[in-house]
Amino acid sequence: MEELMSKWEEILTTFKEQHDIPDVSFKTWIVPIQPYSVDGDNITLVYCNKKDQSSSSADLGISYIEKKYLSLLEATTSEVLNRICHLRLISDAEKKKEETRKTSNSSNNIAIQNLNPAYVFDTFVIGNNNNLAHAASLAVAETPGQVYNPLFIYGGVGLGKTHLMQAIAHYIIDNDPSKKVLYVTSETFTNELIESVKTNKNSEFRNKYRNIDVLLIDDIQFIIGKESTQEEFFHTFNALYQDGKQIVISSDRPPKEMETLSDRLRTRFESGLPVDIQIPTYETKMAIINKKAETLKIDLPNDVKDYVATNIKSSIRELEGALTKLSAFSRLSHTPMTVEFAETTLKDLISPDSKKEITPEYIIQIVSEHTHVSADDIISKKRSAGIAYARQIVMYLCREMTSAPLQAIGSALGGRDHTTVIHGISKMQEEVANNPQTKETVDILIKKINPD
Ligand SMILES: Nc1ncnc2c1ncn2[C@@H]1O[C@H](COP(=O)(O)OP(=O)(O)OP(=O)(O)O)[C@@H](O)[C@H]1O
Repeated sequence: MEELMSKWEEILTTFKEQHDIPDVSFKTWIVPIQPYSVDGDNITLVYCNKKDQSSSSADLGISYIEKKYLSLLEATTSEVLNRICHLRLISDAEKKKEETRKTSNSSNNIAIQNLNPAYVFDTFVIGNNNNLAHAASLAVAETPGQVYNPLFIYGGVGLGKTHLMQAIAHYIIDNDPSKKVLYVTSETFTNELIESVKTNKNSEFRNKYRNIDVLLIDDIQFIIGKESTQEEFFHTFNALYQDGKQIVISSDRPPKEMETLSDRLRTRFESGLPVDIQIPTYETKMAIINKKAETLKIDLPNDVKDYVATNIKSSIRELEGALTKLSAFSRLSHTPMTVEFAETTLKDLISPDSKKEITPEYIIQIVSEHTHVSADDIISKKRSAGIAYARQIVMYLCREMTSAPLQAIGSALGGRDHTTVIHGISKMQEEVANNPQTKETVDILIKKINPD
C-alpha cells in the first residue's frame, strides 16, 4: 500500500499524459479516485466524488469510469509499479460498508480478514463438476448447523474448494453479522496450536476455536501424520459438534483416502456429507472464461476462448492465470488478442503432456502465493523481515528441490551473487531445524510445489 500511495501522483500524471486526457475529464473522473487497499496484485480503488454523494450518481460514475478508463489506468499502474496489477473500483458507500463489516467482525473476533471478497456464491460458476458441492454449500450457508454437519468438500488443486468455503462464510456473515464465523487453513490451526503450547496459552487457543458458531478449516490434509494437531482438532470438532455448531472442512482427497488420519477423526469426517469437486468439463471452463473475461473487462475472441478451454486441462486457478496473463500482456504490448498470441504467451502454462518442471521461477510463484509477499518484492533489494524470510525460503527450496546451480538461483532472485544465496540457504536450514513453524511452512510448500 505504501508503495502505491507514494506512486499514485506519478501514476495519475503519467496516465493523463499517455492518453491525453482533457483537464475537465481528468478532474471529474480521475482525480476523485483514491487507492483503498492492496492485496497482492489486486488493488482496490475508491471513487469518492465529494460534490455529489448520491449513490445512484456514484454508481453511474463508476460504470462510466470502468468502461472508459479503468483498463487504461490498469495498464499505466502496471507500468509505473512494474508489475501486473488488477484494479477494482468501488464507491464511497461500498467502502464504508466494507469498513463497517471489518470493524463489526473484528469486534466479534471473526477472522473476516482472511476472506477474499471475491469468493462469494455470485461469482461461482456452477457446472456438472461442482453442482452437488455448490448445492450443499448453499444449504449449509442458509441453515448453518442444521443440515450436513460436517460438510466435507474434497477435490484436486485449484478447483474451487476455498472459493466455496469462503462463499459460505460470507453468506452467513452477511445474513447475520452477529454470527461468529472462523475460516482458517489447517496450517494456521497447527501454527497457532504450536504457539499456544510454547507460550502456555492453551486456554486462549481453545477459547478462540470453541467459542464460535461456524468453523471452516481449509486443506485439512496437512494435519495428517501430526498426532497432537489431530488430537486437538478432534476435541475442537467434538466441542463444536455437540453444541450444534457448523463445521466445514476441505481436503484434496476423501476421508477414506487419508491414510494416516486417526480412525476416530475419519469417522467424524465421514459422518456428515462428503461432496467432491471434479475437473471441469469444456462447457464449464467456457462458462468460467466468459465470467472472468467480463470481470476483467477483456474482450476475448471465441477462438481464443476455445484455445484456452481446450488446452488448460485441470485447474481453474491455471485457467484464471492464463486469462490474466493474456489480458496484461496484450495491453502492455498493444498486441491484438489472437490464437497465435495466446500460443506464445501461454507456452509455459500449456506444455504438452510434460509434468510441470520445477524451476526457481515456479518456486518463487508458489512461495509468493503462500506468503502473500509479491514475486517482485521477493526478487527486489528490499530487506524487511517478511520479504527477506520469503526470499530465504525460496533459496532453500531451490536448493532442495531443483538442480539449479547457486548462480542460477541468484540470478532468478534478481541477480544476487552466490555467497548471498549460500548465506540465505544456511540461515533457512538453521530455521527449519530449530523452528517448528518454519518447518511446517516449508513442508507444506514442498507439497504444493510437488504434489506427487
Ligand atoms: N466454479 C468456479 N467459478 C468461478 N471461479 C472459480 C470456480 N472454481 C474455482 N474458481 C476460481 O479458481 C481459483 C482457484 O480456486 P480455489 O482457490 O478455491 O481452489 P482450491 O480447490 O481451494 O485449491 P487448493 O487445493 O490449491 O487449495 C480461485 O480464484 C477461484 O475463484
